[in-house]
Amino acid sequence: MTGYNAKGDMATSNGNHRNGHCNGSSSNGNGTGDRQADDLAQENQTNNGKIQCSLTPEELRALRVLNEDTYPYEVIQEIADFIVKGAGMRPKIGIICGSGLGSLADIITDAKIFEYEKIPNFPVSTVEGHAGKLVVGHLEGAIVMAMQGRFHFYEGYPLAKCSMPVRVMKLCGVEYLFATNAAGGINPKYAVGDIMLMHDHVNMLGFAGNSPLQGPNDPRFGPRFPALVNSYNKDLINKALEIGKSMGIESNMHVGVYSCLGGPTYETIAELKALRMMGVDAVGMSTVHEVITARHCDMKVFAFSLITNKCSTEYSDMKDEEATHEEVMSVAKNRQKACCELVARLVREIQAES
Ligand SMILES: O=P(O)(O)O[C@@H]1C[C@H](O)[C@@H](CO)O1
Ligand SMILES: Nc1nc2[nH]cnc2c(=O)[nH]1
Repeated sequence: MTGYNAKGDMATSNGNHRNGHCNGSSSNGNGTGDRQADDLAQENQTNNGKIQCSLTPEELRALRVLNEDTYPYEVIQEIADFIVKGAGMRPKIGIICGSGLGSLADIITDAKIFEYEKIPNFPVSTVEGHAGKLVVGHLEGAIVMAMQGRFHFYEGYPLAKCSMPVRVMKLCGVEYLFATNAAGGINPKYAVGDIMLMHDHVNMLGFAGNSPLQGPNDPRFGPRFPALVNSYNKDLINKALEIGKSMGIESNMHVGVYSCLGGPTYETIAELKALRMMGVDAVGMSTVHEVITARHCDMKVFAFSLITNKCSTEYSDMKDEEATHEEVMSVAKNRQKACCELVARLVREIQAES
C-alpha cells in the first residue's frame, strides 16, 4: 500500500454554437409548452442574411436546455439555488453512488430528498440500481449531498450532461467529490468484493475525442486546458487506506487505475487484454467524466471502485460465467456495509479537520 496526494482547478461550457445564440437553425424535439421548436423556428425572420429570433429569452433558454448537450452557467446556478433553498443547507461533500451502492445515501440523516424528475432541467435515471434521487443532509457532522443514481453515456446522454450534476454540486458549495462505481477487476490480484481506490484513470472515451469539457469553455467554472496529473487526492487516498486497515479490510483494498468505456456492453477478451496492457486495473462505464468535470472546477476528488466481477484476459477462461448486471447489483448489495463505513469515516476525518 503506497502513499499519495493532489491539487485543483475548475470550469464549464456554454451550449454549442448551434443553439447557443439564436442565429442558426432552431432545433426540434421536445418543444416548449404547446409550441414545437420547428413552429418556433418558422417565426424567425431573415434580416441581412442572419436569422432574427422572435423568441423571448425564457423560451430560448427552455429550448436550449431541452435540446442542448451542455448547460450554461446560469442554468446550473438556478438548479443549485433550487437545491440549496429547498434543502435549507449548503453541502460541502458530494457523493455519487455507483450501481447498487445507493445505500451510501441511506446513512445520511435529517435528509431532504429531491427526485430527479422534480429538479428543474435535471436529467432522469434510466438504469436499475440508480434510484434517481438527490439526498441532502448530515453525515458524521458534515453536510453532504448524494446522488442516488448517476447518468451514463450509454443511456444516450452526452458526457457533459452525464457530469452536469458535478457542476451543480460545485455551485451548491461542494468542495469534495466522492465518486463510487461498480467495476470489473482486470488486475488478476483483485477479487470480487474488493475495493480499489482510484489513483488514476485512462480516459478511453477521451482517446476517441469525446470529453465532458468539449465546446466553448466558461472560465467561471475553470480553465480551457485543465491539468489532470494530480486528479485523485493523495491525502484522501492515504486516509482511506488507514481507515481500511482499522476496518480490517486492508487485504481487500487496492490502489489502482480505472478506465471507463462507453458501454453498455461488457468487454471482449481482446479489449480486456488491451486495457491490461495499458495498465488498467478495473473497468467500468462511468466516473472518469465526472472526475474531469470536478477537477476542472477545482474540487478535491476521492473515488473508488467496488470490484463486482472478475474480468479474465484469457480465452481459456471463457467457460467462466459472463458478467451480468444482476451479479453487479448483488455484489454491491453484499458489500454495501463496508462501502458505507469507508465513506462515513472518511467524511468524519474531513469534517474533523475543518
Ligand atoms: O454507475 P456505475 O459505473 O457504478 O455502473 C456500472 C457500469 C454500468 O452502469 C453497470 C453495469 O453493470 O454498472
Ligand atoms: N465496463 C464494465 N463495467 C462494469 N461494471 C461492473 N462490471 C463491469 C465490467 O466488467 N465492465
